[in-house]
Amino acid sequence: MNTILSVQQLGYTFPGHVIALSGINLSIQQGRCLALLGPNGSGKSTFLQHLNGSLQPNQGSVFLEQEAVSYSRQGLNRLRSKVGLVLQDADDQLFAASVFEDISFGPLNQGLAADAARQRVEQAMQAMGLVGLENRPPHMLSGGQKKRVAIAGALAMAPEVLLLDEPTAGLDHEGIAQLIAILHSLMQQGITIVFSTHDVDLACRLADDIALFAAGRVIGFGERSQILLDREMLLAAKLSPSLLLQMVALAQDKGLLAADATMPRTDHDIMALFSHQQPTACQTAG
Ligand SMILES: Nc1ncnc2c1ncn2[C@@H]1O[C@H](COP(=O)(O)OP(=O)(O)OP(=O)(O)O)[C@@H](O)[C@H]1O
Repeated sequence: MNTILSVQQLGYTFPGHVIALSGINLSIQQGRCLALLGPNGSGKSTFLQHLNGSLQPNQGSVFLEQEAVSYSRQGLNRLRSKVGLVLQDADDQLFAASVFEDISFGPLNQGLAADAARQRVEQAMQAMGLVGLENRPPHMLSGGQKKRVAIAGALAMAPEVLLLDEPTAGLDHEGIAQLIAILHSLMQQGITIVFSTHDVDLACRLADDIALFAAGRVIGFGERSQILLDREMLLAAKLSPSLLLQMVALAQDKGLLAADATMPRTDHDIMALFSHQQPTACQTAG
């Protein structure tokens, strides 16, 4: 597997001596989905902003494909042509008079000809279920629609890595389900995804890998179930363990489920997991 982005000994202190990040080492693998999981104020947004050069580290370095990021205009253009960031609050990102213009801004700014830019915008609008809203002013959309326009704006730049800061913030149940489906489809197209969240269940549903953030540090990194089943580590990060994963692990311990059963990700996985369950000694004896 190839490392597309990495950081070494990354540290960042905001003016006023607020230490937001310290001593972070992390590699992001191409084509995988990484959750930055941690409580409020643990440094997730600050970290994401370093990955597309919106912030420059006070300490350590960020690498794109093994090469240290240059903070010159040219270096930042190279980074941002490959790494798109979707902010937590779509209102901080949308500014044009219409949805179409807003999504067009990135590709036109990249220097694409009008026809090529239009094609990218149409594809991004299609992928995000926005067809029909081209002429609407972004500030007249619902929160969920604004979020999808913001993601379409990043997608229209054809990024290799999509960074999403708290992507489900402010979305209702249906909005979250739609977003999860869209992100799964982007993952199937090979786009690397990094998202921040404090929602253990969302990390379980979306991520391949998890970096656990606490007080500006990464206190755990690994494959999804490895981190989500580590109760002590989650509590150290002030997060509640996932009840579902704990139940599956307990069922495995008690021999009610096969030891190699895959940790469920979707409702369908949960049904499949338990419908293949063999009757236990207890059930057959009854
Ligand atoms: N512009 C800023 N100026 C000063 N301190 C800041 C600024 N932005 C964030 N911080 C501080 O940096 C630390 C990390 O904040 P950050 O927003 O990265 O955390 P987070 O994990 O994304 O939190 P949340 O889940 O609440 O969005 C916090 O102590 C926060 O108060």
